Parts: sequence; structure tokens; C-alpha cells
Amino acid sequence: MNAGNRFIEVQGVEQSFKTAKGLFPALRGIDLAIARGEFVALIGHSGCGKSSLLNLIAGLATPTRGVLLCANKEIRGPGPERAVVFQNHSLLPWLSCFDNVYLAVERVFGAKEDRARLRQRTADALALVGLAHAGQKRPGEISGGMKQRVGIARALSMEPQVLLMDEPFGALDALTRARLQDELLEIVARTQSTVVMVTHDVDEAVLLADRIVMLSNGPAATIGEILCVDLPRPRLRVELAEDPRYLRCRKAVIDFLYTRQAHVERVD
Ligand SMILES: Nc1ncnc2c1ncn2[C@@H]1O[C@H](COP(=O)(O)OP(=O)(O)OP(=O)(O)O)[C@@H](O)[C@H]1O
Repeated sequence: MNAGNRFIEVQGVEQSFKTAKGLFPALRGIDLAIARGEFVALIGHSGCGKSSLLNLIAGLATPTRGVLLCANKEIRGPGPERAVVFQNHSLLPWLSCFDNVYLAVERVFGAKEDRARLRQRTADALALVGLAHAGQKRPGEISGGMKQRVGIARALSMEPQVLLMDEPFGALDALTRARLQDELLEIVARTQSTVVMVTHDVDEAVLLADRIVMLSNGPAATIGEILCVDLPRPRLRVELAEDPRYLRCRKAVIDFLYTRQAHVERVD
């Protein structure tokens, strides 16, 4: 990766948490460079520190040691260029889907653009995830998959340079999850976004990512291995199922998780 391609940089990062029993070292010695437009999946056993690393890139936490950069600027807090999608979608239940997205659009573009333009941006983002018809519904009136799509629309509506996703499909049934993965592949291809996604799902990581960053078990988790997924795009899940390259990548991740980092907790 050449120097100009180091869009997100994680340099010598350590993250420790204060606990009742003293300082808990969650992450240690994390070095990672992510290129603009790259899709990176973070995978590892439960509790190894995936969310902690994502939160650091999001600027929701500051590292105990080391530094994180986005476009050569130190990450010192959250910013509209780095939008986050959480597993629980975190929509405001009293607002319509449209207004949930509008709120984010207004925060980012409200100072410079008129109301009609902001509404157009909101409508475009909902259309991008196939929810043009559901704008007036409240989160309580739509399915889990639709809520997650609103969360993605809200993130995309900010035109972020980076999409940070923490197990965005983890709470969904397998079919809905597959559909949203396919939609995400299309959206990312269209928007050329840089994506960092935390997942427990080996197939999801291989289907979506350009590189899979595998974290070792904690405490003091570090990057155990990075796998380049050399599958051409567009990727079609039905064709991939029997592709030897797909199966090779899948096996490499499974070997890492179950042989080298054997652990009994949940990994799909
Ligand atoms: N605020 C905190 N205070 C104390 N310990 C924390 C805090 N946040 C995370 N930890 C600990 O740091 C470690 C890493 O947590 P993290 O949530 O990043 O793991 P994860 O890989 O995302 O887990 P999961 O896959 O189960 O979501 C865990 O042992 C967790 O208990």
C-alpha cells in the first residue's frame, strides 16, 4: 500500500479500561492502514476487542497509547466523515423513519443548504436502501431488517467518507441478513465508500471484504493475521459458494479462529 493510500491509519494503538480489579488491557500493539475505498472486516472471538477498535476509529473513545488518523488528521472525536451503524440501529422511536434520517442530514448539511435540498437528500438515502415507501412509518412499525436499513440510510445520508459498522446484521435472520449483505455490496460499489465492519460471521467477512483483519484473543489482543480476499467483484453469493478461492479464504479464517485461536464462545 503506498503512502497516499493510507486513508485510515492506526499506529501503535493500545486500549486499556479501568475496572474494579485494575487496568484491563483490551488491545495492544495495533498497527493497521486502510486504503480509501477499501472494505475491511474485523473478525475475532467474542470479547477480543473488535468493537473497541471500531470505537477508536469512530472517535467514540481515545486510545491509551498510540494514534489514529483519518485523511492525515488525528482522530480526536466523532466526525461526519465517519458514520457509524450499530447492531441495534439506534433509531429514535418517536420519529418517523424519514425524520430519523433527516435529523442526521440536517446536522451535517443544515448550515449550508435549504430545507427542500435536505428533504431531497433524506429521500435519496431512503431510496438507496429500498425504503422510499416507508418514510412515514415509525421504527416500531417496521421489521428488524427495515430498521437496520434505516440505520444504513442515515449513515449514508451524511455522505461519509468512511462507514463504520458494528455487527450491523448480527440481529437479523439469515435470509434478511443475506439480502442486506447483497444490498450493501451494491451500495458500496456505487458510493465507493471505505468500510470497516465488525462481524462474527466468516461467510459475511469473505463475501464482503477486501481484507479480513483477524484479532487474537484478549486480553491484550493484537492483529494475528490479515487475509487478502482475492475474489473479483461484483461478487454473487450463489456463484461464490463453489468457487475454490472463496472456499480457500473461508478455510483460512476458520483455521485462524478455531485452530490457532481456539475458544469456545460464539463465532458463527
Ligand atoms: N468500557 C469498558 N470497561 C471495561 N472493560 C471493557 C470496556 N469496553 C470493553 N471492555 C472489555 O474489553 C474487551 C474487548 O471488548 P469489545 O467489546 O471490544 O470486544 P468485541 O470483540 O467487540 O466483543 P463482542 O464480539 O462480544 O462484541 C472485553 O474483555 C470487554 O469486557
